[in-house]
Amino acid sequence: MQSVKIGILGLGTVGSGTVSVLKRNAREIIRRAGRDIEISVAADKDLQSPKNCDLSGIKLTDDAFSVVNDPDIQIVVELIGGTGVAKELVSKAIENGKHVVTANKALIAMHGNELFALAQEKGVTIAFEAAVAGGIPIIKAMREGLAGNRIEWLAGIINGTGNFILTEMRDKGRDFADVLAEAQALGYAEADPTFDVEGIDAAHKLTIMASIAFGIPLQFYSAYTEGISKIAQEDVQYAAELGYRIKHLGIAKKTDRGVELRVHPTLIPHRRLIANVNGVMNAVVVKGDAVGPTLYYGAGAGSEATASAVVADIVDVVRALTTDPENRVPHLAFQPDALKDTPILPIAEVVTSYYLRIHSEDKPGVLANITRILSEQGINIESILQKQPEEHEGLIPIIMLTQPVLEKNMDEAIAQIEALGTVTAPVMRIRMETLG
Ligand SMILES: NC(=O)c1ccc[n+]([C@@H]2O[C@H](COP(=O)([O-])OP(=O)(O)OC[C@H]3O[C@@H](n4cnc5c(N)ncnc54)[C@H](O)[C@@H]3O)[C@@H](O)[C@H]2O)c1
Ligand SMILES: N[C@@H](CCO)C(=O)O
Ligand code: NA
Repeated sequence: MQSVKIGILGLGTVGSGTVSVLKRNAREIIRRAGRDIEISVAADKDLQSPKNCDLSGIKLTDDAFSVVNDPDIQIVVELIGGTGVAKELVSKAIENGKHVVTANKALIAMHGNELFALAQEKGVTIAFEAAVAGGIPIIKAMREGLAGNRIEWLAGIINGTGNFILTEMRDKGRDFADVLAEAQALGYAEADPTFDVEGIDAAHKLTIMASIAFGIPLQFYSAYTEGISKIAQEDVQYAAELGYRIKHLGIAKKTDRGVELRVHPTLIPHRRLIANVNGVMNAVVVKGDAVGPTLYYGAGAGSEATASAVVADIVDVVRALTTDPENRVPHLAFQPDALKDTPILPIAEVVTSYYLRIHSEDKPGVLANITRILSEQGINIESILQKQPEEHEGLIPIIMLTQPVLEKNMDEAIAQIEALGTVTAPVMRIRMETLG
């Protein structure tokens, strides 16, 4: 039995986990793949610092281009990250007729359309299960397991770092910066952690899932992206009093007017399973017309959890080595010539319910003014929570939940509320979803 030779680029958190899993589970993996998988070479630009895996028997180099140009290598595993050198390496590997496995969501979300076209032209595969929700096999589940459905919407907690921070803040009252530092030490965070806390990483993953769900090209720049950095401890508490949890969600929904593609903090009823997904765990709900709602749960980041998805992709590609390119599962689930360029709805055109927190001076008529403005914009109030003035230095926090409304009407209402002389701080708004 001839072995398949692979080259790994990047021996950081995911790269070292991949080496460890491939070595430890080699016997099981051969039984599944039908071929021995040999890590022939691994590249890292920093070979001086210690690596978290056993590298015996693997040729090492600091020149990743030597790997993508090596005629013996059949599969290149890109675990460097980013859209600079990683893009050059992946493009070169494809041009050289090599299959690629990557965990790089930024690369796929931003350059996937051109990379998949190039891969199709060269008859090779790009596998990217680890790019979305870490170890959860969500790409495979949607692309293959749900192929009989019209997918209506999906919503997910798809950034482990962000969910870890929100959970620690809520459960232990810990400080944002302190928890972020721990997530970095645990290897969960991106090289630039603002990608995690400002929702960019989640938007990369959502972009990829939306394409696979709806058969549309990757449109990262049309996604609405909002992070978790503005969520205050008091919002977490008020949400809980009203029976909700605040989670950072990526939401993609097909509507008659276009596709919604949005990442933002979201109030969800506390009884929903996804409201109870904590720490670094991720979860994605996918609603298909035939199957109904389905839920996928597991570790969204971390060394071996992510390696689990990388290794599964390697096994898939090894099996695909002997199939004709046209018989392989398409990169984005739909045949490339069947992708539809459905428009992404601007966030102003999205309809959702809202949580509003308004800090106001305690004067007569305040509530009447606020409700008048809301009603003029056609916004119905579902419930109101009014706290005692002494809790907030004479200011009353007014908490409201609204019925569904067009975002641009809410923008107008908030602008008018903030212009009231009695309202002393920007209005906090958090969108709500029932996910039912
Ligand atoms: N950490 C996670 O939990 C996780 C989960 C899913 C996906 N990812 C993705 O996996 C990829 C890798 O993430 P990571 O957390 O392992 O990062 P990391 O920073 O731990 O590892 C990256 C490695 O690449 C090496 N490197 C950088 N530039 C190089 C170059 N030009 N040539 C060779 N080596 C180079 C670095 O020295 C480092 O060892 C990223 O795309 C990331 O988004 C990470
Ligand atoms: N930084 C990412 C890694 C997994 O994609 C996260 O925290 O979810
Ligand atoms: Na995955």
